[in-house]
Amino acid sequence: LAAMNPDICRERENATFNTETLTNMLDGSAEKTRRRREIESLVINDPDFQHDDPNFMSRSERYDAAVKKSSQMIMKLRDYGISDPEEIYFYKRCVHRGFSEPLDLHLGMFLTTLLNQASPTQLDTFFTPAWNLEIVGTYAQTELGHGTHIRKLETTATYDPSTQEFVLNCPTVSSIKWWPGGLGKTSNHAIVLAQLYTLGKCHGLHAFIVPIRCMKTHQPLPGVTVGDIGPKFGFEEVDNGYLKLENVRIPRENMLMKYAQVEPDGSYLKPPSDKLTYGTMVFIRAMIVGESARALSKSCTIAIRYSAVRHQSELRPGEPEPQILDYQAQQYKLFPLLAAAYAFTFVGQYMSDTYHRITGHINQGDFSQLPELHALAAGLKAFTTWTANAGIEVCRMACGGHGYLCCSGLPDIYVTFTPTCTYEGENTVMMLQTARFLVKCYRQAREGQQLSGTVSYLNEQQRLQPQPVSSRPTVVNINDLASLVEAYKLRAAKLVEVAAKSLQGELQRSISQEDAWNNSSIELVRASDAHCHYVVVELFAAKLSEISDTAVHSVLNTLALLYALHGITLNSGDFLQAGLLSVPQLSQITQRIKALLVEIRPNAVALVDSFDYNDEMLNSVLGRYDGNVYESMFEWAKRSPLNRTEVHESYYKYMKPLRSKL
Ligand SMILES: CCCCCCCC/C=C\CCCCCCCCCCCCCCCC(=O)SCCNC(=O)CCNC(=O)[C@H](O)C(C)(C)COP(=O)(O)OP(=O)(O)OC[C@H]1O[C@@H](n2cnc3c(N)ncnc32)[C@H](O)[C@@H]1OP(=O)(O)O
Ligand SMILES: Cc1cc2nc3c(=O)[nH]c(=O)nc-3n(C[C@H](O)[C@H](O)[C@H](O)COP(=O)(O)OP(=O)(O)OC[C@H]3O[C@@H](n4cnc5c(N)ncnc54)[C@H](O)[C@@H]3O)c2cc1C
Repeated sequence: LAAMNPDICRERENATFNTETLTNMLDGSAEKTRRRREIESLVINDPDFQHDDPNFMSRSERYDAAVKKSSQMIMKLRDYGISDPEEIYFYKRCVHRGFSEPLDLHLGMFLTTLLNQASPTQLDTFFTPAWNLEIVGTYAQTELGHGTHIRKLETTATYDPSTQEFVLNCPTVSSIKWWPGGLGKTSNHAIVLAQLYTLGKCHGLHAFIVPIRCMKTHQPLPGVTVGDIGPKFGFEEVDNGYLKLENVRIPRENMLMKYAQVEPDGSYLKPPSDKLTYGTMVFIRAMIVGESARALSKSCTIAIRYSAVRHQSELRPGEPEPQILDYQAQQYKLFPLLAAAYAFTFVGQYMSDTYHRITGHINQGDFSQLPELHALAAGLKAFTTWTANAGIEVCRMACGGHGYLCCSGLPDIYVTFTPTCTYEGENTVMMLQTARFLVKCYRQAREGQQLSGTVSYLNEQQRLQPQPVSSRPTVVNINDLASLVEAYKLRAAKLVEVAAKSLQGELQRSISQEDAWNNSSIELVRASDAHCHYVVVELFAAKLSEISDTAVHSVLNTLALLYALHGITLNSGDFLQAGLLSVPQLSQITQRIKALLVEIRPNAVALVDSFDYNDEMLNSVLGRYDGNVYESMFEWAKRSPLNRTEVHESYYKYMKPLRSKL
């Protein structure tokens, strides 16, 4: 065993808090940490899950290996009796080392849609076979022509009362289903979102369970054209697919009928809310917030550990080259991202709790909080994925040239994560959904209605009107988190008002509601961004009040201050324009941020250690726990397929003959 790198040892010795205490807090409790580690070690010590390096495999080999692992995973989950969704998720993440995999859509969207939208009879019919993987399904909504504007999807499901069947068709090229994960080769069923026609009338989008491949031979069924859409930027393990349906008949019982129903005679019963069909998307958006935290915390772990062992350049003449983590500029790149990773971890937990709480109410027939849930999930999904996406790239570049190597782990994290900005609702579109809710709330508050939840600050519109700086004492105390939360709240209130007034101004020019909306999109997206930023800062601050360990409290308080102050510098125009800050305060903030970087520096490695990614999960030579970066990078390079022979065959085929001709 190689000795631990001395730099990284020293970092750990210098930490001011106990990493295990913080890990337990992040997991929820010591028992939860124990159980997560137990599940992870089941995978790590399982010879069936020892894998070849995917960087040295073709796409087909990667898909093959992923299907093999997924199949073994299902057997083993059964053997170990793991059925809690959160535990399945731990196990799955570990088996696939953070990569997306062919069964993601089955586990994440097919099963979830069944659970939330199937009637009790349909659950009896479909859930157990799906749970046992006889039915392998995907979620087929997006078409070549439309991903965002789903009301315009063109696939049709027309009810035929004479046979009590639906007839499914993709009537145009643009109506071909395109993108669903696991659709190309893996699935034998799809939940297809299609326009429902019955008795000559269209009732909009509904979900249908459509068998697409024979359960015995796995051949496509008659009327079904299905395949893989080809190589992508990442997602190599996933067979994102296309699907064209031509007069495919399914029984009436295959329309998901928990809410909307079609009677045998073709009469249609409306659902209590037509947005319930969109419920699975809300679930995944809520989950993605936690994924943002994971992708960013992994990237920070790699970049910060590497920065602790990497020495470069000269800080003071004649002295040894410093650890690159000692450069203020390096700290300024990485520590705000570390703070964001912590913030998003707490926001992810909140989003998951909120989703489960409100869906509990929905299941009891109370739909009143659905709009807020939708707005929160859409906005926070966009806000956190945008930050994490940009942050992963900052971490990669902070590792210099070695960050560009696949063995750094950072390219894989990036290509796997970046589509979260697009899928499950393109981010700008999601921000505009949140803005729609905010503007509505703003108007309600102005009409005197009392708002609750995350928008309750809009109740206080008069009090929240920011005053010119000269006419009142300074609003922000830059050393006080509560005061910073208040400033973010005021900024959000201001930007929601700016957006609402922009709309109002446009409407006064007698243009249509839709054009007014389009002409105000910039203000609307900024309002959502400010609202989400406020929610994140508020949740981070609220989390601190739950922490009893003083050492952990102190270090997280420093991170929360850094997160809030750094966000102000990035958006200083808003804070200045709203009269929430003075120009002299801006330079005080810069000084305060510098002091916070110094405070965080001795704890930086311990703070990433607390995320508790074991080396197998991190899969990064730069982020190794023992810091032995160069040795393992050299070993990895030697395994490159180009190095299998001392002289590559291309030399004999092209170079040598060329030489004799010249
Ligand atoms: C034994 C125990 C068993 C347990 C088993 C459990 C099963 C789980 C097991 C294990 C778990 C293991 C976990 C595995 C995890 C796997 C990982 C999963 C990875 C998933 C990877 C995902 C890949 C990506 C998939 C996709 O991308 S799917 C496609 C997504 N597509 C979109 O998101 C489309 C985006 N577009 C839209 O959402 C909408 O069209 C729009 C843009 C919102 C439309 O807006 P518009 O206003 O034009 O439309 P309208 O439809 O007219 O809306 C008007 C009003 O409705 C409101 N609205 C809109 N959307 C919603 C919504 N979703 N909810 C509520 N309300 C909504 C809107 O705000 C308007 O309101 P109004 O009041 O203002 O009128
Ligand atoms: C890796 C991956 C996996 C996927 N998996 C699935 C899956 O399993 N199942 C599935 O059904 N789909 C899946 N999708 C599809 C995905 O959900 C869509 O790509 C996504 O919803 C965005 O839609 P779009 O591609 O039509 O983008 P578009 O809507 O065409 O977006 C293009 C641009 O137009 C802008 N734009 C569009 N509408 C508006 C508007 N109203 N206002 C302002 N700007 C606008 C957007 O902001 C964006 O900049 C997947 C996609 C990817 C990349």
